[in-house]
Amino acid sequence: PLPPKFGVETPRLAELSDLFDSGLDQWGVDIFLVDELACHKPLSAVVYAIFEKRDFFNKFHIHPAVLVNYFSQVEQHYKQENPYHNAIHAADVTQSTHVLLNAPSIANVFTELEILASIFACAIHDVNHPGVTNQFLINTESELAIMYNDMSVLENHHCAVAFKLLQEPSSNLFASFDDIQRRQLRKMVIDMVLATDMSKHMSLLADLKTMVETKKVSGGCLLKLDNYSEKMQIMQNMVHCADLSNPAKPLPLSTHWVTRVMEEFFNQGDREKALGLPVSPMCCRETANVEKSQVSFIDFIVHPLWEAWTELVHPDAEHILNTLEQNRDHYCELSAAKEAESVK
Ligand SMILES: COc1ccc(-c2ccn(CCC(=O)N3C[C@@H](C)O[C@H](C)C3)n2)cc1OC1CCCC1
Ligand SMILES: [Mg+2]
Ligand SMILES: [Zn+2]
Repeated sequence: PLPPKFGVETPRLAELSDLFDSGLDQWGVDIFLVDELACHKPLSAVVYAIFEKRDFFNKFHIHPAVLVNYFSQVEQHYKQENPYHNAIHAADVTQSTHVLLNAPSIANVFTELEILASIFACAIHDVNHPGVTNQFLINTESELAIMYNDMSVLENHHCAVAFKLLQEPSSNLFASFDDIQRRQLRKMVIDMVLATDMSKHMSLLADLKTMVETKKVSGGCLLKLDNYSEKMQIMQNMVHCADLSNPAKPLPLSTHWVTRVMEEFFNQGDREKALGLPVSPMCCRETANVEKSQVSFIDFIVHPLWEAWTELVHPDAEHILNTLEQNRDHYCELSAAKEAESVK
């Protein structure tokens, strides 16, 4: 028997269907509206819709009921109480990567298995996130930090939880895969999820810039990437771009994410204060300068990354970079206005 459409029981199925028809392939679809229409199962809905759009059910012999079983488990393991690191963020990163994969200039670069691995990695990349940073887990000598010896603690945990949930027979998405395919997919997913740790950012970006340089030299066409490590670098940067795409989305979405990430940071700051720990940067609700932090985050991290990605897939991501630059100017003006206000 087929599960409900998009794997969610919702009285607003027609509206959800219409939103996906017009918005699933669009940069800037209202993912918060998806969350509403899908009765707060945005991840199951988005993954189901992408699997259908990319014909993955047939290509990989996956039964819709098995997809629904697995991703409703995954969705339940995203903590709804997290203002930021919840299933809406996972749905957002997954849908964003789905759009990035459609860029014409990388149309024939990835195999179907690599595309499946990228979508899957995004969907599970923050599963069971506790709503605090790696540094907090390390500073409090948490069970997770002990388990993973302070190395990419969260990212290792997300991977382990996702693959453990796969072992449930009724959720075994990749049952029809042979051992080689299953091992390849597992390695690609681990490589991508571990690359979402901010501590990998600088080396990822350096690799991307090198690839853009060599692409320029080779007369502008993206090399038929033959070795695994070059292809994986692009896939890791693509997922990392999607994970850092909030400031590059239409302003109402971007500001909504800022509110949520600051709420999560302030909750952590409250806990650090209560524990007598030094409060992490940007985590003190009394002193944090929200707009200034966004401007710095964009100037030092997000813009350099998206500038490199935009060059790699030129001209397919120009509108994304433009939106990022407009949003940056908006936060800058807000920050200056606040500054002026405070000195009156
Ligand atoms: C909407 O704003 C943001 C959205 C996303 C991020 C961001 C940075 C790195 N990532 C990738 C995952 C990661 O490593 N972390 C660890 C830590 C930096 O907290 C992040 C939340 C997750 N994501 C940062 C954002 O703003 C900055 C944080 C407060 C003001 C400036
Ligand atoms: Mg993460
Ligand atoms: Zn994330």
